[in-house]
Amino acid sequence: MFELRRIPGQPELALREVQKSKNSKVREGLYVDDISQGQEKMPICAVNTIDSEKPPQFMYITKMKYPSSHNLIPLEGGCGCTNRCSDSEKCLCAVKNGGEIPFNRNGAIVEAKDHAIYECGPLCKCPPSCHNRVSQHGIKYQLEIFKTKSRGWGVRSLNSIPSGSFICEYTGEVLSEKEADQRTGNDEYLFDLGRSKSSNQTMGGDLQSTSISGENVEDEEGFTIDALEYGSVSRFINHSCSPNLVAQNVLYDHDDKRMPHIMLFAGENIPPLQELTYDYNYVLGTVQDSAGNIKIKECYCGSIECTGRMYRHSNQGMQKLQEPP
Ligand SMILES: C[S@@+](CC[C@H](N)C(=O)[O-])C[C@H]1O[C@@H](n2cnc3c(N)ncnc32)[C@H](O)[C@@H]1O
Repeated sequence: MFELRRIPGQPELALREVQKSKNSKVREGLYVDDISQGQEKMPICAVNTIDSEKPPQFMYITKMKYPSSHNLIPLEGGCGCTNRCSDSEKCLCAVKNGGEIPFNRNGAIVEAKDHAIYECGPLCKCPPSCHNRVSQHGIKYQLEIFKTKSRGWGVRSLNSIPSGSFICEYTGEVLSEKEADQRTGNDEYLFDLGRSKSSNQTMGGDLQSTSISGENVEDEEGFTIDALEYGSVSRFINHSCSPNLVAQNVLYDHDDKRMPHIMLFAGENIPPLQELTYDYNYVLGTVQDSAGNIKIKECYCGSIECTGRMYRHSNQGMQKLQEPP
């Protein structure tokens, strides 16, 4: 005989909620049928069974909004493969990725990298079905936003998600460091990029000086994505101290390493209705509130590994990706 027991801190699945809805024609707590208003390949609904709050208003965008004052560095060329880039020794994009395609045949990322990975782009000869074009194709799991008890809105999937699968892009307005600083007090949707490693990115936190693809970009200006006014479903993904997603820098449609795409991938197999989370990696002591005080924020992720704070010392690392299938 086996007995199923909930591990302390293990999140409740919303199965009962969904099963109840299956028996009725109307989904319980459904507020909005599609927050993307047709912009994503599948509708993303908003569900609230906690209170009467409606999802906040913002402009839904599936593509990044780049600053008009900065010209993106354009691509110089692409690969000449016509065979879906299956020969990684000949494919120029695979060579840029250290001689391998970073995705397996199921489209799962094999390993999250510290530096940006290169997908094939508009100048490549390969077809859209190429193995090295994954995150550029957009959402493929049925995501929804839902109201949580203590963390505002969150995101979950109605489908089960295999480890390594692409989930969504963190889209928003790209701001210079200076512009981002001016948004102090309104920094809940900021995601710093450019000078940060993929596995060391910060949300609303400090930029780490590092080397991307072997180039030292320490002295270059850093950029931040702000998803407060313009964003996608990703802006609702909460922080967890035991996250199930990882963020990966990806380049494919331009060659500007200061402004890579931030693509979120499953870090483990995720059952349906489990909240999707990643580690914001906020760095303690680097974010100030509008009064200039060091920002301290309590974490309510509920994980047994929860540190209780959303800001912590920069040497506390992020989780590794589980072996994709
Ligand atoms: C990018 S937003 C995430 C979506 C947000 N929950 C909402 O309703 O729009 C980040 C904000 O969500 C809340 N949040 C995210 N993760 C949290 C956590 N683990 N504990 C407490 N609050 C959290 C905090 O207010 C944080 O500043």
